[in-house]
Amino acid sequence: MRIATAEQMREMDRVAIVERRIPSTDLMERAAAAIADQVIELAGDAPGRVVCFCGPGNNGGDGVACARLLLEAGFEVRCVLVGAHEKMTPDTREMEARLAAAGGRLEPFQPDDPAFAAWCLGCCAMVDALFGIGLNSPMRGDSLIAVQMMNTCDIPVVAADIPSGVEADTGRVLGAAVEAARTVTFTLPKAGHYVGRGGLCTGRLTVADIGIPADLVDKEDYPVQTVEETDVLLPRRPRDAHKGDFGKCAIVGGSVGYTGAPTLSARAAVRSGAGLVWVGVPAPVWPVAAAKLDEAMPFPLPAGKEGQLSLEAGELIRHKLSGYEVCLIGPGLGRGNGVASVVRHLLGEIHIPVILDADGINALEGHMDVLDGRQGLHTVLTPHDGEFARLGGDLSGGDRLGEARRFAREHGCCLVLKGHRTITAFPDGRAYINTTGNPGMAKGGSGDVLAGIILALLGQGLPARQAVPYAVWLHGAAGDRCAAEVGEYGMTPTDLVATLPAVLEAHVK
Ligand SMILES: NC(=O)C1=CN([C@@H]2O[C@H](COP(=O)(O)OP(=O)(O)OC[C@H]3O[C@@H](n4cnc5c(N)ncnc54)[C@H](O)[C@@H]3O)[C@@H](O)[C@H]2O)[C@H](O)CC1
Ligand SMILES: [K+]
Repeated sequence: MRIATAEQMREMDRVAIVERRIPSTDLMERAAAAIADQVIELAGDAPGRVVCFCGPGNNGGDGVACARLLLEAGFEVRCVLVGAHEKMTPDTREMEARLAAAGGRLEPFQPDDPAFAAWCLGCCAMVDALFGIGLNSPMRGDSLIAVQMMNTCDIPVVAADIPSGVEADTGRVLGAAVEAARTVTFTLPKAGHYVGRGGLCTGRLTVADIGIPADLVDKEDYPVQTVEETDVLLPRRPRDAHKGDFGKCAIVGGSVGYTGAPTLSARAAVRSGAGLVWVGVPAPVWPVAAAKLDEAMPFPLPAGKEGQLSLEAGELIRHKLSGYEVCLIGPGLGRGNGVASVVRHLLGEIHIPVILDADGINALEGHMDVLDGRQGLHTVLTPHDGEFARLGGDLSGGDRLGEARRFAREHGCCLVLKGHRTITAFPDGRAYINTTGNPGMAKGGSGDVLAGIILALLGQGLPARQAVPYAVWLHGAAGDRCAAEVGEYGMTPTDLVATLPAVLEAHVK
């Protein structure tokens, strides 16, 4: 799904209202109706009690209009203004007048009134209409108190447009944020609904059409999008195909004590349809890899006494890779200086697409010129936050999406910033926000499986712009299937691999 920025939403609003003459209050009424629908659904079979916390801006206007709709639907409603009455926008004032005409009242928020707090505890739902896409600084004062009330009453909150406190374009929390059970946004979702802490505050997201003309929506450019179930389409295999048609994939990984990583990557690649998978591992662990792998082809490489690749391995690997189409470097490699030198040597010498994971990424620390030297060649990095920081990624500002896109652009690589709502960013600024996965995947080996899936899809000829976001989505979907079958505590990366065939098959077009 396309992701709109706050600025794009404001511009679409403006054109719709000024040029297409759509009354802004009509947009607000439709927004309010979509919010009210969620409250009515939460209330179940009988209208209950609802409190609407409204700011002075148009987000608040959505809330005031929603209060009126709920009043008309038989709910017991209190609608409180959190902020200065004189700061109310014209549309919000109009909604206040309509509320009054319907017998309701917009009353000032009195945070110290115990009777109000007690009244709220009897609500079946609360509406958060403090701030929407206009929030531009950390909340303070009564707004903060209202947020704390909504977050501590253990009553489901429906957020208007975006949970108040979440910055629409980044998902950062400015001061504090409402933890919504549901969020109703308008026209298109925003990044803040998915990434950063915003992704944890949004709850179930509904995207409501409030009447912005489709041509205004379509004419915008949306460099960021989510990856949804319907986006992931894998080509059906030609009936006359042979194994050479499905990728000659290579993996360089493993070290003494880390034989599971390359094995999991290899198994995941095979289970994701790769035709041929070669696995180069240090000689001391080759017997282990050979015992664990059947379809993949383990190969012993020169190793040092510590059981990691030695410098001699570089030339041998380079020679071996001459017949291969894509290479994964890193799973279980270890972090010795020697092995890091081998990785950097390979990155300078081989010109096929490379996926760098785990210790393959760590080998770049202090040597970003090696990555930059591969501009134009497909290089995919799959770091978690710690590995990303070692490469100079700065997540301290809380803007994961912006930082991932910056890094990909600056270094000319595809960056997969793993975590909740994994982000896949490309050098041209385009980025994909994943929508699958769960904390059951937060286990050693899970990243090795993802790297193997990416390897296999690239090896099968999918363009990187599909192969990488699809692999991330499929990896998370397999994880969700495992969580449903065995639970988040007990599921393992090996379960992920076993689940891949069913998940992939469901997406063959
Ligand atoms: N097409 C649509 O998407 C529609 C959206 N609607 C709603 O309108 C809001 C945006 O309204 P806006 O008045 O621009 O901003 P907010 O209501 O989000 O914020 C109010 C106002 O508050 C000021 N402000 C910002 N940060 C702070 C702060 N920390 N403390 C105090 N005040 C702050 C700032 O000046 C803002 O302008 C959108 O989210 C939708 O809910 C329309 O109702 C329908 C069409
Ligand atoms: K809100």
